[in-house]
Amino acid sequence: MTTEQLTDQIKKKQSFLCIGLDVDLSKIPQHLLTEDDPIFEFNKAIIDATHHLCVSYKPNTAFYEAYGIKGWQALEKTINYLNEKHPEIFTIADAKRGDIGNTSSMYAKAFFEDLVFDSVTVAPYMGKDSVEPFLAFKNKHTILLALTSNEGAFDFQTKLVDGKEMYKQVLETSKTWENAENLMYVVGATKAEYLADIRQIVPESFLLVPGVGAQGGNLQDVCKYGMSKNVGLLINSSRGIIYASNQEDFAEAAAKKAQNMQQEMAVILKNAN
Ligand SMILES: O=c1ccn([C@@H]2O[C@H](COP(=O)(O)O)[C@@H](O)[C@H]2O)c(=O)[nH]1
Repeated sequence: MTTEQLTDQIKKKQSFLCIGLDVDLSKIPQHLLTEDDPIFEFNKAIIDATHHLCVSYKPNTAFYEAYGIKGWQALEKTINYLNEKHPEIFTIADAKRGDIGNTSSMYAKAFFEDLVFDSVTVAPYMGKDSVEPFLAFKNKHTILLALTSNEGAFDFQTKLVDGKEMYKQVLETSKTWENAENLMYVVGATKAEYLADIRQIVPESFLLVPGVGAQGGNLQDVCKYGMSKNVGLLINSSRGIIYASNQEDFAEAAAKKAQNMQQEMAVILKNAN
């Protein structure tokens, strides 16, 4: 999917919501555990109930890898379901990969060719040759960790390197890499006060913003400082939506939460015009 197509979807749905599919078997409704593939059945019900309210889904691969081969199969079924039923949805494999070049090429094939995601999250720590193999894929997007939502972000990302914070070095340097137009960046909602500075460096890039809800980030603050001319934001919420209820009504409860966020986003978009 191109960024233009993603922007069109945002305008059409009046939503820049990304729902995180972080499935934890201890948190899903117990009646699903009797199904052959409870993870997929949970995701399918959530997708069926919420797809009209969001523009993106983000399974974090940790929640699938933790269940071994069955977890990986559930991830494959989920991405296939999304691509077949909702090709207009932007899909994100939150895998935080990145390694020496030939290994990164294999990660890129795994997430762009085998599983057919639109994008994958990548850690920038190993530098240009670890990221460029992902960027080489046309109409696929590499979402580079810039300033993450957790407290540990202050351990390295805000430290000065050659007189400049490391996250700024990541933004500035990555812009010079081959196929940099395929880059997006992760910025935590808990770091909203940094967004104005970030927009100076990457005025138009899409930012994936996790950390609203459960982690304490605020949608209004993120939009105030982080919205670009073309919106340029994907706001992620995982637990706050998918675990709204652990009873039979879980999908409707998730839809209600997603609808509340979509309605807030529609007002923000209206006021921005
Ligand atoms: O900086 C980051 C990068 C990734 N994440 C991931 O996003 C979701 C957030 O889940 P919530 O339940 O809405 O808190 C999860 O998959 C994280 O691993 C992040 O939170 N911060």
